[in-house]
Amino acid sequence: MTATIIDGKAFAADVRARVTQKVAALKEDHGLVPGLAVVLVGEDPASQVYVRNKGKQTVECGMNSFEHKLDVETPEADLLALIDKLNADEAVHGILVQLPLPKHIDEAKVINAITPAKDVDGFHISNVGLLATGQKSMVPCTPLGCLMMLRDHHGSLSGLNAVVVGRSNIVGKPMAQLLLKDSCTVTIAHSRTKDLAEVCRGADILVAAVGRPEMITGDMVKPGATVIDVGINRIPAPEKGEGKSRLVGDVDFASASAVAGAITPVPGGVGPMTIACLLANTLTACCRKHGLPEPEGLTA
Ligand SMILES: Nc1nc2c(c(=O)[nH]1)N[C@@H](CN(C=O)c1ccc(C(=O)N[C@@H](CCC(=O)O)C(=O)O)cc1)CN2
Repeated sequence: MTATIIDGKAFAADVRARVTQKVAALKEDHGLVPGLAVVLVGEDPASQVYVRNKGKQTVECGMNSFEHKLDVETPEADLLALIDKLNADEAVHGILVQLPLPKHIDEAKVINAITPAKDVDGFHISNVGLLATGQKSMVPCTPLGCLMMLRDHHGSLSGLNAVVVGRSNIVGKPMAQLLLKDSCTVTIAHSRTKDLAEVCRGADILVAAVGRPEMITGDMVKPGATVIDVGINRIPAPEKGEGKSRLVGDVDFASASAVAGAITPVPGGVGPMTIACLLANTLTACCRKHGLPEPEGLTA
């Protein structure tokens, strides 16, 4: 069997086009322009690239982008003061603090300082609780992107066995909640799971979010299953030259794609959907703030 490749790059372009269309209509019909504030503390090279892309894509969709770049030594109190200011700013509908933060800053404290309605990352404890109880919330971008691709591929997810490998607060747990909400039978597996391969082989939908390069191999995949690879791991690639690296997921693509029915690649799978869903969440936050209908097909 050769798996269908789920093209996250193309899917993300389609999401951005739909966001752009809705943003134009918001402006035309209501004189509203959604605004996204992104806060970066420090100079982590990967974070700088992600923040630059977020700003660029926000503007391309017709929304306002507000970038705040802070020195790596910024005291926690200064960051909290900036968040207070953004919470009160009427032009800002979404606030995102790029992670990871420097060690001296308490991540949870910062995330929970964001007004829940502006928490377009869906990481605030209120949004976590709302999602866990099946209520309307802001939904974390990466799991939302996975859900959109799964719904598109399968139509209904009802009754399917889903295994999520990984229990992080930003991917594994919210992913499991979203699949449960769509009536999957959900198992969360992790590093201590007994006979992980056997558990994975029971999955119609297998989501790999462990952060270990190429850990999920073809023998762990049920024939015909849909495999969603959330991993982004940079590993040495001496074949490309000394000191060179390449990007791989948590799934061994070669062996898994020979067994799966459908699979997301890395790069070009889940990654691009993360930023597309951030734009969708910013639009949703703006619509909710103004009591307007939510953009169809762009929320959970
Ligand atoms: N506040 C947040 N911080 C972080 C999040 C997040 O959702 N909110 N997620 C990640 C980083 N991230 C967005 O911030 C992100 C990661 C990867 C991609 C992406 O498009 N990846 C490409 C490959 C890129 C490359 O070549 O390195 C792909 O998979 O095709 C987008 C966004 C951590 N921090």
